[in-house]
Amino acid sequence: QGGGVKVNELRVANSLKPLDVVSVPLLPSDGKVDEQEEDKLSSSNLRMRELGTLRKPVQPKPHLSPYPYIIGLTGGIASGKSTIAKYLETLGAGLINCDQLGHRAYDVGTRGNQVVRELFGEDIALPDGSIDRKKLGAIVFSNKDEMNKLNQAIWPLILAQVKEEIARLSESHKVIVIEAAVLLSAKWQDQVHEIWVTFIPEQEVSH
Ligand SMILES: CC(C)(COP(=O)(O)OP(=O)(O)OC[C@H]1O[C@@H](n2cnc3c(N)ncnc32)[C@H](O)[C@@H]1O)[C@@H](O)C(=O)NCCC(=O)NCCS
Ligand SMILES: Nc1ncnc2c1ncn2[C@@H]1O[C@H](COP(=O)(O)OP(=O)(O)OP(=O)(O)O)[C@@H](O)[C@H]1O
Repeated sequence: QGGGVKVNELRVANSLKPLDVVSVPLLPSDGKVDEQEEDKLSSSNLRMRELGTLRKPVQPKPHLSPYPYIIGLTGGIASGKSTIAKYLETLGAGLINCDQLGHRAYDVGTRGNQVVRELFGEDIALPDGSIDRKKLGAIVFSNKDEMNKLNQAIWPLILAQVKEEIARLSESHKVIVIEAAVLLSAKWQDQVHEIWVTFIPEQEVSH
Protein backbone atom coordinates (compact mmCIF):
# COMPACT_ATOMS: atom_id res chain seq x y z
CA GLN A 1 0.00 0.00 0.00
CA GLY A 2 2.78 2.45 1.03
CA GLY A 3 4.72 1.69 -2.14
CA GLY A 4 1.64 2.36 -4.27
CA VAL A 5 1.07 5.72 -2.58
CA LYS A 6 4.71 6.65 -3.19
CA VAL A 7 4.48 5.64 -6.85
CA ASN A 8 1.41 7.84 -7.25
CA GLU A 9 3.14 10.79 -5.57
CA LEU A 10 5.93 10.49 -8.12
CA ARG A 11 3.48 10.06 -11.01
CA VAL A 12 1.58 13.21 -10.01
CA ALA A 13 4.86 15.11 -9.58
CA ASN A 14 5.71 14.06 -13.14
CA SER A 15 2.28 15.10 -14.50
CA LEU A 16 1.07 11.51 -14.89
CA LYS A 17 -2.35 10.21 -13.88
CA PRO A 18 -2.34 8.44 -10.47
CA LEU A 19 -3.06 4.70 -10.70
CA ASP A 20 -5.59 2.79 -8.60
CA VAL A 21 -3.86 1.14 -5.65
CA VAL A 22 -5.14 -2.39 -4.98
CA SER A 23 -3.74 -4.39 -2.05
CA VAL A 24 -3.25 -8.12 -2.56
CA PRO A 25 -2.10 -10.62 0.09
CA LEU A 26 1.70 -11.03 0.27
CA LEU A 27 3.09 -13.39 -2.33
CA PRO A 28 5.25 -15.93 -0.55
CA SER A 29 8.84 -16.16 -1.76
CA ASP A 30 9.77 -19.38 -3.54
CA GLY A 31 12.05 -20.17 -0.61
CA LYS A 32 14.62 -17.96 1.12
CA VAL A 33 18.13 -18.50 -0.19
CA ASP A 34 19.65 -16.36 2.55
CA GLU A 35 18.90 -15.65 6.22
CA GLN A 36 18.67 -11.91 5.48
CA GLU A 37 16.04 -12.30 2.79
CA GLU A 38 12.45 -11.33 3.44
CA ASP A 39 9.77 -14.01 3.47
CA LYS A 40 7.85 -12.30 0.70
CA LEU A 41 8.69 -11.96 -2.96
CA SER A 42 10.46 -8.60 -3.10
CA SER A 43 12.75 -6.51 -5.24
CA SER A 44 15.20 -6.37 -2.29
CA ASN A 45 15.50 -10.17 -2.40
CA LEU A 46 16.10 -10.07 -6.14
CA ARG A 47 18.79 -7.40 -5.74
CA MET A 48 20.43 -9.37 -2.90
CA ARG A 49 20.61 -12.44 -5.12
CA GLU A 50 22.54 -10.38 -7.68
CA LEU A 51 25.25 -9.55 -5.13
CA GLY A 52 28.55 -11.12 -6.08
CA THR A 53 27.42 -12.05 -9.57
CA LEU A 54 29.40 -10.86 -12.56
CA ARG A 55 27.76 -8.53 -15.09
CA LYS A 56 30.27 -9.61 -17.71
CA PRO A 57 32.79 -12.43 -17.68
CA VAL A 58 36.24 -11.25 -16.60
CA GLN A 59 38.37 -10.70 -19.71
CA PRO A 60 41.85 -12.25 -19.71
CA LYS A 61 44.54 -9.61 -19.12
CA PRO A 62 47.67 -11.29 -20.48
CA HIS A 63 49.71 -8.07 -20.11
CA LEU A 64 49.23 -8.18 -16.30
CA SER A 65 50.90 -10.75 -14.10
CA PRO A 66 48.38 -12.93 -12.26
CA TYR A 67 49.53 -11.51 -8.90
CA PRO A 68 48.89 -9.09 -7.41
CA TYR A 69 45.30 -9.49 -8.57
CA ILE A 70 44.05 -5.94 -9.13
CA ILE A 71 40.46 -4.81 -8.70
CA GLY A 72 39.49 -1.39 -10.01
CA LEU A 73 36.73 0.04 -7.81
CA THR A 74 34.80 2.89 -9.35
CA GLY A 75 31.40 4.57 -9.15
CA GLY A 76 29.70 7.92 -8.71
CA ILE A 77 30.26 10.41 -5.91
CA ALA A 78 29.15 9.05 -2.50
CA SER A 79 28.14 5.70 -4.00
CA GLY A 80 29.97 3.67 -1.35
CA LYS A 81 33.42 3.17 -2.89
CA SER A 82 35.41 3.93 0.27
CA THR A 83 33.10 1.83 2.44
CA ILE A 84 33.59 -1.18 0.17
CA ALA A 85 37.34 -0.50 -0.16
CA LYS A 86 37.75 -0.44 3.63
CA TYR A 87 35.81 -3.68 3.94
CA LEU A 88 38.06 -5.32 1.34
CA GLU A 89 41.05 -4.07 3.33
CA THR A 90 39.77 -5.91 6.42
CA LEU A 91 39.81 -9.06 4.24
CA GLY A 92 43.50 -8.45 3.46
CA ALA A 93 43.50 -6.41 0.26
CA GLY A 94 45.98 -3.59 -0.26
CA LEU A 95 44.30 -0.26 -0.98
CA ILE A 96 45.20 2.51 -3.38
CA ASN A 97 43.05 5.61 -3.07
CA CYS A 98 43.32 7.77 -6.18
CA ASP A 99 41.64 10.79 -4.56
CA GLN A 100 44.56 10.89 -2.11
CA LEU A 101 47.13 10.34 -4.86
CA GLY A 102 45.47 13.17 -6.81
CA HIS A 103 45.97 15.53 -3.86
CA ARG A 104 49.57 14.43 -3.39
CA ALA A 105 50.25 14.96 -7.11
CA TYR A 106 50.40 18.71 -6.48
CA ASP A 107 51.94 18.79 -3.01
CA VAL A 108 54.20 21.76 -2.28
CA GLY A 109 57.49 21.44 -4.12
CA THR A 110 56.31 18.97 -6.76
CA ARG A 111 56.22 19.43 -10.53
CA GLY A 112 52.42 18.97 -10.32
CA ASN A 113 52.17 21.96 -7.98
CA GLN A 114 54.02 24.09 -10.51
CA VAL A 115 51.85 22.85 -13.38
CA VAL A 116 48.61 23.66 -11.54
CA ARG A 117 49.87 27.20 -10.83
CA GLU A 118 50.81 27.62 -14.50
CA LEU A 119 47.39 26.40 -15.63
CA PHE A 120 45.19 28.20 -13.09
CA GLY A 121 47.29 31.18 -12.02
CA GLU A 122 49.20 31.98 -8.82
CA ASP A 123 45.91 32.79 -7.04
CA ILE A 124 45.21 29.06 -6.91
CA ALA A 125 47.97 28.61 -4.30
CA LEU A 126 47.64 29.37 -0.59
CA PRO A 127 50.37 31.40 1.19
CA ASP A 128 52.21 28.18 2.15
CA GLY A 129 52.40 27.15 -1.51
CA SER A 130 49.82 24.37 -1.30
CA ILE A 131 47.01 24.28 -3.85
CA ASP A 132 43.70 25.68 -2.59
CA ARG A 133 41.52 22.66 -3.41
CA LYS A 134 38.33 24.48 -2.46
CA LYS A 135 39.09 27.15 -5.03
CA LEU A 136 40.30 24.67 -7.65
CA GLY A 137 37.25 22.44 -7.08
CA ALA A 138 34.90 25.43 -7.52
CA ILE A 139 36.55 26.18 -10.88
CA VAL A 140 36.74 22.68 -12.31
CA PHE A 141 33.43 21.25 -11.06
CA SER A 142 31.57 24.12 -12.75
CA ASN A 143 33.42 24.12 -16.05
CA LYS A 144 34.07 21.04 -18.17
CA ASP A 145 36.94 22.61 -20.12
CA GLU A 146 38.74 23.61 -16.91
CA MET A 147 38.16 20.10 -15.56
CA ASN A 148 39.64 18.59 -18.72
CA LYS A 149 42.65 20.88 -18.40
CA LEU A 150 43.28 19.72 -14.82
CA ASN A 151 42.64 16.07 -15.68
CA GLN A 152 45.07 16.04 -18.61
CA ALA A 153 47.77 17.42 -16.33
CA ILE A 154 47.09 15.36 -13.20
CA TRP A 155 45.94 11.94 -14.43
CA PRO A 156 49.37 10.90 -15.79
CA LEU A 157 50.92 11.88 -12.43
CA ILE A 158 48.31 9.83 -10.56
CA LEU A 159 48.85 6.84 -12.84
CA ALA A 160 52.61 6.94 -12.25
CA GLN A 161 51.95 6.94 -8.48
CA VAL A 162 49.45 4.09 -8.84
CA LYS A 163 52.12 1.98 -10.54
CA GLU A 164 54.60 2.73 -7.76
CA GLU A 165 52.00 1.85 -5.12
CA ILE A 166 51.18 -1.43 -6.89
CA ALA A 167 54.87 -2.36 -6.85
CA ARG A 168 55.16 -1.47 -3.14
CA LEU A 169 51.96 -3.22 -2.05
CA SER A 170 52.65 -6.32 -4.13
CA GLU A 171 55.45 -7.21 -1.68
CA SER A 172 52.83 -7.89 1.00
CA HIS A 173 49.46 -8.28 -0.75
CA LYS A 174 48.04 -10.74 -3.28
CA VAL A 175 45.00 -8.58 -3.99
CA ILE A 176 45.07 -4.84 -4.53
CA VAL A 177 42.07 -2.54 -4.82
CA ILE A 178 42.41 0.70 -6.77
CA GLU A 179 39.66 3.09 -5.74
CA ALA A 180 39.20 5.67 -8.50
CA ALA A 181 36.09 7.63 -9.43
CA VAL A 182 37.78 8.40 -12.76
CA LEU A 183 38.98 4.86 -13.55
CA LEU A 184 36.96 4.62 -16.78
CA SER A 185 37.16 8.25 -17.92
CA ALA A 186 40.94 8.16 -17.42
CA LYS A 187 41.00 4.86 -19.38
CA TRP A 188 42.87 3.00 -16.67
CA GLN A 189 40.90 -0.22 -17.24
CA ASP A 190 43.98 -1.91 -18.68
CA GLN A 191 45.71 -1.49 -15.32
CA VAL A 192 43.27 -3.84 -13.55
CA HIS A 193 42.14 -7.45 -13.81
CA GLU A 194 38.50 -6.65 -13.13
CA ILE A 195 36.30 -3.63 -12.51
CA TRP A 196 33.74 -3.27 -9.75
CA VAL A 197 31.21 -0.47 -10.03
CA THR A 198 29.32 0.83 -7.00
CA PHE A 199 25.96 2.39 -7.58
CA ILE A 200 23.27 3.76 -5.35
CA PRO A 201 19.72 4.70 -6.31
CA GLU A 202 19.21 8.48 -6.39
CA GLN A 203 16.55 8.35 -3.68
CA GLU A 204 18.82 6.40 -1.30
CA VAL A 205 21.45 9.16 -1.65
CA SER A 206 18.92 11.84 -0.70
CA HIS A 207 18.21 9.93 2.55
C1 LIG B 1 38.89 18.85 -8.00
C2 LIG B 1 39.69 18.75 -6.72
C3 LIG B 1 40.62 19.94 -6.59
C4 LIG B 1 38.67 18.79 -5.54
O1 LIG B 1 39.36 18.52 -4.33
P1 LIG B 1 38.52 18.28 -2.98
O2 LIG B 1 39.49 17.96 -1.89
O3 LIG B 1 37.61 19.44 -2.76
O4 LIG B 1 37.56 17.05 -3.28
P2 LIG B 1 37.94 15.49 -3.48
O5 LIG B 1 39.29 15.35 -4.08
O6 LIG B 1 37.67 14.76 -2.22
O7 LIG B 1 36.86 15.09 -4.62
C5 LIG B 1 35.44 15.15 -4.37
C6 LIG B 1 34.75 14.11 -5.22
O8 LIG B 1 34.95 14.42 -6.61
C7 LIG B 1 35.52 13.30 -7.29
N1 LIG B 1 36.48 13.81 -8.29
C8 LIG B 1 37.66 14.39 -8.07
N2 LIG B 1 38.27 14.71 -9.22
C9 LIG B 1 37.43 14.31 -10.20
C10 LIG B 1 37.50 14.33 -11.61
N3 LIG B 1 38.58 14.82 -12.23
N4 LIG B 1 36.47 13.84 -12.30
C11 LIG B 1 35.39 13.32 -11.67
N5 LIG B 1 35.26 13.25 -10.32
C12 LIG B 1 36.27 13.74 -9.62
C13 LIG B 1 36.26 12.53 -6.18
O9 LIG B 1 36.44 11.16 -6.51
C14 LIG B 1 35.33 12.70 -5.01
O10 LIG B 1 34.27 11.80 -5.06
C15 LIG B 1 40.50 17.41 -6.66
O11 LIG B 1 39.62 16.34 -6.54
C16 LIG B 1 41.37 17.23 -7.90
O12 LIG B 1 42.45 17.79 -7.97
N6 LIG B 1 40.88 16.41 -8.89
C17 LIG B 1 41.66 16.17 -10.11
C18 LIG B 1 42.44 14.89 -10.00
C19 LIG B 1 41.53 13.69 -10.03
O13 LIG B 1 41.01 13.30 -11.07
N7 LIG B 1 41.31 13.09 -8.86
C20 LIG B 1 40.40 11.98 -8.70
C21 LIG B 1 41.10 10.70 -8.87
S1 LIG B 1 39.98 9.38 -8.52
N1 LIG C 1 25.29 0.16 1.46
C1 LIG C 1 25.10 1.39 1.96
N2 LIG C 1 23.86 1.78 2.32
C2 LIG C 1 23.64 3.03 2.81
N3 LIG C 1 24.59 3.95 3.00
C3 LIG C 1 25.85 3.63 2.65
C4 LIG C 1 26.18 2.33 2.10
N4 LIG C 1 27.51 2.31 1.83
C5 LIG C 1 27.98 3.51 2.19
N5 LIG C 1 27.01 4.30 2.71
C6 LIG C 1 27.15 5.68 3.21
O1 LIG C 1 27.15 6.54 2.06
C7 LIG C 1 28.09 7.61 2.24
C8 LIG C 1 29.09 7.58 1.09
O2 LIG C 1 29.88 6.39 1.18
P1 LIG C 1 31.41 6.36 0.77
O3 LIG C 1 32.15 7.47 1.44
O4 LIG C 1 31.89 4.96 0.97
O5 LIG C 1 31.26 6.68 -0.80
P2 LIG C 1 32.38 7.10 -1.85
O6 LIG C 1 31.87 6.64 -3.17
O7 LIG C 1 33.70 6.59 -1.41
O8 LIG C 1 32.33 8.67 -1.72
P3 LIG C 1 33.30 9.80 -2.39
O9 LIG C 1 32.67 10.11 -3.72
O10 LIG C 1 33.19 10.94 -1.42
O11 LIG C 1 34.68 9.24 -2.53
C9 LIG C 1 28.75 7.39 3.61
O12 LIG C 1 28.09 8.23 4.54
C10 LIG C 1 28.50 5.91 3.89
O13 LIG C 1 28.45 5.66 5.28
